[in-house]
Amino acid sequence: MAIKTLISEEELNLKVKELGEKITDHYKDKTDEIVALCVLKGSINFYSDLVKRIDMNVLYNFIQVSSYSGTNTTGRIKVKSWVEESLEGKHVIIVEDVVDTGNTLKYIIKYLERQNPASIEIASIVVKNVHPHGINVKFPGFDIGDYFIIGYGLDYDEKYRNLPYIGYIE
Ligand SMILES: O=P(O)(O)OC[C@H]1O[C@H](OP(=O)(O)OP(=O)(O)O)[C@H](O)[C@@H]1O
Ligand SMILES: Nc1nc2[nH]cnc2c(=O)[nH]1
Repeated sequence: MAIKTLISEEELNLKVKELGEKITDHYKDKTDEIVALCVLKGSINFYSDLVKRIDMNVLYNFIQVSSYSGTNTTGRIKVKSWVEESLEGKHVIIVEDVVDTGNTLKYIIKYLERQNPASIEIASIVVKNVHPHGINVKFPGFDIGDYFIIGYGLDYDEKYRNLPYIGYIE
């Protein structure tokens, strides 16, 4: 089984820096503090790199949801942990590793909205071609085709998350 590189570590570093600058620009006239919501497990690496590139107060928050088995979505979102602090009046940015069918984000947004945040935006290091459910990824990293990707937090049956680049299995 060969792993091919799709996005190198250098490309990831450059993009994360660029996204951090765009996010800082977007919020700087609106607020001096945002909540960055890490969607575990896949977003851990992107999250940890991105927050260091945002030049304002960033409050950390984490949720864990999952729906994939192997390379396929089960279509059912399992919530393993959810936000405990109040998000009322906060500017929330959801940090994702990949938007694919959009099911995960649709679910997360629906429940976050009930907590009355001031705004909800999305940053995702990878976005696949299709954008169902009308989800608008305001801060997209790389737009890729129909690959099942691994590395930089992304797994195949829980393996390969610690690769420093994004690849696919040939
Ligand atoms: O747009 P979608 O089709 O919903 O896919 C995107 C979601 O799938 C992956 O999570 P996964 O369920 O594999 O859990 P994990 O992050 O713990 O690996 C990924 O981290 C996203 O959260
Ligand atoms: N690891 C991984 N998880 C996903 N979840 C949705 N799409 C993907 C993908 O391409 N790779």
